[in-house]
Amino acid sequence: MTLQQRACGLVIFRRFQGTIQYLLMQTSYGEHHWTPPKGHVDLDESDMETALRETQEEAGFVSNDLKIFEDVRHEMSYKVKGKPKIVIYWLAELLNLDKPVRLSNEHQAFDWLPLREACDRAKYDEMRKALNEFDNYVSRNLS
Ligand SMILES: Nc1ncnc2c1ncn2[C@@H]1O[C@H](COP(=O)(O)OP(=O)(O)OP(=O)(O)OP(=O)(O)OC[C@H]2O[C@@H](n3cnc4c(N)ncnc43)[C@H](O)[C@@H]2O)[C@@H](O)[C@H]1O
Repeated sequence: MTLQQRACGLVIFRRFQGTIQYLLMQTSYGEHHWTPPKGHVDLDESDMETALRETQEEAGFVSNDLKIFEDVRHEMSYKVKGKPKIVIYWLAELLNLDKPVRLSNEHQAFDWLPLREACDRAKYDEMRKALNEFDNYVSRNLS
């Protein structure tokens, strides 16, 4: 049986000077790819607990800094070294705009980017699809 990896995270946006910007962070290892905060689900941890823990560890935001849209969720799957991986993201808004991003040693850079630039940076089709879906929700319901 092939064990499936499972990771969870938050696609975080902020309202900045009349625009919507998404947080992406660049890994300090491997291909140095850009992703929202996310990581592997630990034993005895719910998916949402993982998303919050990873967001705190990787970006420094706690749940009080954010509004989390628990009904707005995107699940994607891809293969890593031949093994299937599922990643679940929820949409979240940064409410505490004074709170700076605090990176861990897993990332070397971060950026707040409007949709088009975030899609260019994210590189993978599935991530672009997720960003577009979340952005549609923001445009329709939150702008
Ligand atoms: N190469 C490496 N060298 C040293 N340490 C490493 C390492 N890879 C992982 N680690 C260690 O693993 C830990 C990460 O653990 P966690 O922080 O818990 O987990 P993660 O974000 O899910 O890990 P990862 O970065 O591997 O996942 P992703 O799916 O984005 O990325 C996995 C692969 O999938 C690709 N990928 C990402 N998103 C994709 C998508 N949407 N579609 C297709 N491929 C995608 C990425 O380019 C990447 O190649 C770190 O502590 C780090 O030290």
